[in-house]
Amino acid sequence: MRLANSLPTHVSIFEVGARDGLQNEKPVTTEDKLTLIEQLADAGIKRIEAGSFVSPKWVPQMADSKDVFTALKPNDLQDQSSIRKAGVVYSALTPNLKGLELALDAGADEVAIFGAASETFSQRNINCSIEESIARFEPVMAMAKARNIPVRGYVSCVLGCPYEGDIAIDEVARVSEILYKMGCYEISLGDTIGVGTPIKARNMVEAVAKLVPVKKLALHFHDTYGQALANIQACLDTGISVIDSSVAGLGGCPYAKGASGNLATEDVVYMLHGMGIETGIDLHKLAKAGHQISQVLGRQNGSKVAQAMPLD
Ligand SMILES: CC(C)(COP(=O)([O-])OP(=O)([O-])OC[C@H]1O[C@@H](n2cnc3c(N)ncnc32)[C@H](O)[C@@H]1OP(=O)([O-])[O-])[C@@H](O)C(=O)NCCC(=O)NCCSC(=O)C[C@@](C)(O)CC(=O)[O-]
Repeated sequence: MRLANSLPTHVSIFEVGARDGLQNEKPVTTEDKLTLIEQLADAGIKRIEAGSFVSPKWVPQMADSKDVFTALKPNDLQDQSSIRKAGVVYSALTPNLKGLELALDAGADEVAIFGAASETFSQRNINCSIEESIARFEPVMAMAKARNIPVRGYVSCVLGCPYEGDIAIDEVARVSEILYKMGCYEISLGDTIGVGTPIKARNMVEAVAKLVPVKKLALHFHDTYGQALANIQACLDTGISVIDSSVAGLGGCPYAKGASGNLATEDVVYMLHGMGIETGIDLHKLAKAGHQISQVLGRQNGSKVAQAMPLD
């Protein structure tokens, strides 16, 4: 696969704050989640991960995902209560067939399966080996295909694992290729604990891009070590044009000790706009959404840009 070697003119932000973010914060009300999701859509974000259909015993913060998606269902003539915004895709995380069935019932537009390039992380996160997870994903893919539901694929620990340390790039590429060949329309490469550095990040993307078209890849970098923006910048001219991020830098991962939030959406949007790369996002509205949810959580806003920006 030949890499692009020029910067994209547009980057699509895949906002994960309401899922990856809030899954690792103290629980908030469904109403607060819906306010956040509405504000993110109003700020111009077109792809919003709104919840996750996993075991409520494992991740209680996502236990109300059914209610969240119900409020996002398209309006019908009787019911005008939906907060759905036209043109926005609302997606859900689904680890297995049960998760998919729940997500479909609740009306998710698309779903994501999530695997890992680390055996130990796979066990701790979804209670099975990498190979077992792939077997679990097969029926999920089959049912999603039958129902015309797009499936995204995550690969965790692409630049390091909280339990195993360094992870072989070949393993990252192998798992990514399997998920892609199973039918995932996009593979999101997760630096779950934010340990990556720019050259490593780029080498990893180049290795994966030999097996999965680079246009089908997304970057999902946590900012634990403050490297996420630098890592993204190092990968931007490979042809990648999708970046996952979390408003106000919310969250982390409950099965990755020390993982801070994803890169703050405000920070990456500010950087991209400054580089002349469009996102379609109103930074001012986005920062307001981030401030509001940070206030609800009683935590400091994790976006440096939002902290620096004057807001009325
Ligand atoms: C995958 C399982 C369910 C396996 O968990 P398990 O215990 O092996 O599953 P099981 O099939 O034996 O079922 C055990 C119980 O869970 C229930 N169950 C089973 N499936 C579901 C479901 N879908 N929804 C709701 N309930 C479910 C099932 O009904 C049963 O209930 P019980 O009989 O005990 O009352 C569990 O390990 C789990 O839920 N893990 C969640 C892990 C998680 O959400 N992690 C965070 C997201 S991943 C992430 O953040 C990384 C990412 C994506 O952002 C990228 C990156 O940054 O790297």
